[in-house]
Amino acid sequence: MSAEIINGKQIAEDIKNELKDKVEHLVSAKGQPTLAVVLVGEDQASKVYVRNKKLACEYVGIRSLSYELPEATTQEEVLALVHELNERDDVHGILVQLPLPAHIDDDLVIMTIDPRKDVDGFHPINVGNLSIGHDGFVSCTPAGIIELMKRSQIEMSGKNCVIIGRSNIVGKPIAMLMLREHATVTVTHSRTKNLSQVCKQADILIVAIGRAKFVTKEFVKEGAVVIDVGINRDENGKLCGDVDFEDCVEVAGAITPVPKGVGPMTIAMLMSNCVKAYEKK
Ligand SMILES: Nc1nc(=O)c2c([nH]1)NC[C@@H]1CN(c3ccc(C(=O)N[C@@H](CCC(=O)O)C(=O)O)cc3)C=[N+]21
Ligand SMILES: [Mg+2]
Repeated sequence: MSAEIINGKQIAEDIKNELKDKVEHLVSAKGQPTLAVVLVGEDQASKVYVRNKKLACEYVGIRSLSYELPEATTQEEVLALVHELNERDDVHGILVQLPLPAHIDDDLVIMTIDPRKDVDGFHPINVGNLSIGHDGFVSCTPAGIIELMKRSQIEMSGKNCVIIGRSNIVGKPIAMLMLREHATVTVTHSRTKNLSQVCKQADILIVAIGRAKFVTKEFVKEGAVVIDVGINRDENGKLCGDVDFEDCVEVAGAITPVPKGVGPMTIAMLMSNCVKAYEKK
């Protein structure tokens, strides 16, 4: 039997259409919602992501202000820009594209963003609110994964969820969100013993390690839900995930593809966070 392929692209479209409707109704009273996007340097992948974010903004009815700064921009200049955007009443969300160049401290920049404008959900205040179950901004990729499962009628309560990867932007926050959904959560990483055996216990397997096609069918229980957060290039330069899709699609019950899986959901949730920041103002 072959797995259901979860169409993240379509679900992201649905979410953006809902947000577009919502913005149309809100906008006359409060002026246009606005996201400031800050990109430092020449990273090609970052430029593509930033372009996609701006296109999504345009679609939903969010104004985007773009700050594309040269590689040589100093940390002080970036911090000064963030302060200026924090102060501006007509800016509701601030996104500083990561990674920043090596001479700039990512954490310091993130901590400088007003938590009320932190639509990435990376500020320690928002991370803290997530871990104690208070309202706040949840980082977009983990939020997108939960939304993807909810809209695909995937039951999370009481399920065994295994996560591969413990990063601050995916592994740790998705663990918190899965707990909130009443799953039993195991977070694995590079020092985990018998990784494939641990993964094989999972009803829901979430993979975020950044290694192309690392997860093969030996990791996957028959009928399990497999969520692939990876974005890599394979030996032919083609976009691929952390999961060997062709191998795992035969054993999984449901699986997300790359592209058109989790990636588009990240952007949809960014739009959702921007609308939320705007509504709260
Ligand atoms: N401050 C910050 N916030 C982020 O949210 C952030 C970031 N920095 N740095 C980089 C990562 C990566 N990320 C993606 C967003 C969309 C797709 C996406 O739309 N992917 C498409 C394919 C895109 C393509 O063709 O390359 C898909 O999977 O179908 C992927 C990855 C956001 N990130
Ligand atoms: Mg850095």
